[in-house]
Amino acid sequence: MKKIIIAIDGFSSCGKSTMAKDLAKEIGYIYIDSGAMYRAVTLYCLENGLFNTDGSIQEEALRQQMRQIQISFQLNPETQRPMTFLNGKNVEERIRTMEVSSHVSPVAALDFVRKALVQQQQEMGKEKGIVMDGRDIGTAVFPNAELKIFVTASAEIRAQRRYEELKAKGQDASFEEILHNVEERDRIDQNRAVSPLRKADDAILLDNSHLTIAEQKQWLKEQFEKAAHASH
Ligand SMILES: Nc1ncnc2c1ncn2[C@@H]1O[C@H](COP(=O)(O)OP(=O)(O)O)[C@@H](O)[C@H]1O
Ligand SMILES: Nc1ccn([C@@H]2O[C@H](COP(=O)(O)OP(=O)(O)O)[C@@H](O)[C@H]2O)c(=O)n1
Repeated sequence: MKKIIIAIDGFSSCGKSTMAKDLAKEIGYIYIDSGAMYRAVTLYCLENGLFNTDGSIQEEALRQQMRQIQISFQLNPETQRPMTFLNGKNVEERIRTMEVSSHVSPVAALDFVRKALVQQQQEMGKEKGIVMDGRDIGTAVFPNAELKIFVTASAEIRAQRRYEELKAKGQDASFEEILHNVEERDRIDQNRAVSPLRKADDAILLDNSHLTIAEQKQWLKEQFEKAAHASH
């Protein structure tokens, strides 16, 4: 069957990557977590002193250094889950910390950062057969994607999911801190000038507040089958 592009966008921590990863594995497509790329650039800024003490970004320095930032993905041979590499180093764990979460949205609002990453994302999707999740995949990266999904859930439910995830990894963050971060990122992501987070007109809306992981996986598989059939 002809391969298609699947774009999954939505609010933070609602389960986009969980469903995108599962579907890609099942149908033999490439999975790309575009958020990991913005997180990797943010980690680079943190490690290279590109944040001022007031939290603002040294934009000119970052602009100069963008070409030095190489991001790639490799499958973990044990878990078959993708791991993110920044300039050859595995940063998968470090990019998921609260420190990165609380700095990423202002970095992702910079036009030159988006331009560089969107170009790489489009290159990755040239052959189709890709599932990509993020904020602007259906609106800016792949506006012609054959299947677009926009996921949402209540902020409290999303924060609770992220809280449990971090707790299981042994990371110390309070529910209130996570809820604040989730709401703050949604606010910045929706209000930025370049490619703000919004549902594409032709995206299918999924509120998964009360769906289990297994139920949403099944729902997505059905959407894929319909879209793949329609594009045949
Ligand atoms: N339907 C669901 N019900 C409960 N927990 C979920 C559901 N979908 C995902 N999760 C969990 O919520 C957390 C956030 O999911 P993730 O896929 O990382 O979200 P996103 O990619 O949207 O930020 C993960 O720990 C994941 O296991
Ligand atoms: N396509 C994308 C993906 C992420 N992002 C930014 O990167 C941040 C982290 O994305 P993510 O998908 O890892 O976030 P979580 O929802 O997984 O916490 C988001 O809050 C956005 O600011 C973006 O601007 N565009």
